[in-house]
Amino acid sequence: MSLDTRLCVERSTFTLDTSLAAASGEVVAVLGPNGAGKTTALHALAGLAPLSGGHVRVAGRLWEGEGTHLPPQARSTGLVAAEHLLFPHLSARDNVAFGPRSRGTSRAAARRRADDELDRLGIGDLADRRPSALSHGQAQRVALARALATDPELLLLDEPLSALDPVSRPAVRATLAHRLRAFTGVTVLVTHDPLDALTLADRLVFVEGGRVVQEGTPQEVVARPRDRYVADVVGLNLYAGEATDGEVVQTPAGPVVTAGHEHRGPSWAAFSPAAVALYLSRPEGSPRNTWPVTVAAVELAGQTARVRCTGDLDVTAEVTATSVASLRLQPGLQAWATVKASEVRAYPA
Ligand SMILES: Nc1ncnc2c1ncn2[C@@H]1O[C@H](COP(=O)(O)OP(=O)(O)OP(=O)(O)O)[C@@H](O)[C@H]1O
Repeated sequence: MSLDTRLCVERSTFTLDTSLAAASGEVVAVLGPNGAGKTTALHALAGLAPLSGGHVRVAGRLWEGEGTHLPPQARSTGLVAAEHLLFPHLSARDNVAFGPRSRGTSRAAARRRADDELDRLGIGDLADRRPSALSHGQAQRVALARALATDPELLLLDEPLSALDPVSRPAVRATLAHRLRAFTGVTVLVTHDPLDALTLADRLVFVEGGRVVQEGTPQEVVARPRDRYVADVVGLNLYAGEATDGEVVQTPAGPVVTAGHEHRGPSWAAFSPAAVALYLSRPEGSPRNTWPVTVAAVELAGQTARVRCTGDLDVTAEVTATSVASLRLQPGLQAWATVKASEVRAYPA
């Protein structure tokens, strides 16, 4: 049930050219900024956006390319969008049974399958309810059950959790993770949420301007981001530069970033916001990575705060709420950011 595809789609002002591949049972998360082409890629897989080039091959069968174009209804896909789009006049059970029914399954068998799928998603007791009597999280589980009830070869999830409130979102995410582990088809998940991607996906594919800018396992991407957007998603400071003098990465803007190990040539240098310390005056016996910055924004989340600083080198720091109070961190404040060289990872670009 593998996926092998190159998706070329021409829009008036936008071109998508993205390859995606996955083995049976794998979940591929597609991430990228607004307008990157994520939904276009999903629509191309579903047959809703015709390809101008490339191909879609699923389980060894050509769905599109080389003169073939299977229409959406001839493709074995299940699609779940942010809004559930359930039939309002049907019960949860009949919504889910609709798929198998429309593929010729008998009414009784389709209903049994629906009950089974609703059970697996933890809402078997809600089978008789109509969508208007379901919470958003429950309705989204029904939408997932409906997509899965036809045993699709390709499950397409377009921001499936984005419309959920912060309380139901983790619960539905956990149910989805559990259900996907038993799903033998390929899942393509479009999401903006790094937590969705890191907890649900086997592979991450980052798209920008219609092209893949980085892909790999979550572990690979988190360890070595190679793009500013990717670094933002995984919460790291990232700089491109040239490692000229062993440990030193020279950035185009001027400042150097010193890493704890030797490396030469075009490089990335990355460090965690938690490794950054902020001071109001230049610290004594400064670490080699010490840069003057101006605080641009402070976002408090519980006991910690992310402090975005600008300067010749833009730096994001993660400090305790106590530090925010004691340093009186606020936009416009001049400060010094320091990072130990041993906290910086440098790797070839
Ligand atoms: N039917 C269309 N006709 C012309 N241009 C389109 C069409 N659909 C999308 N686009 C353009 O293609 C580009 C990619 O859009 P797409 O919806 O795939 O991005 P996305 O990555 O899903 O973005 P978002 O995260 O905002 O949903 C955008 O510039 C968009 O304006």
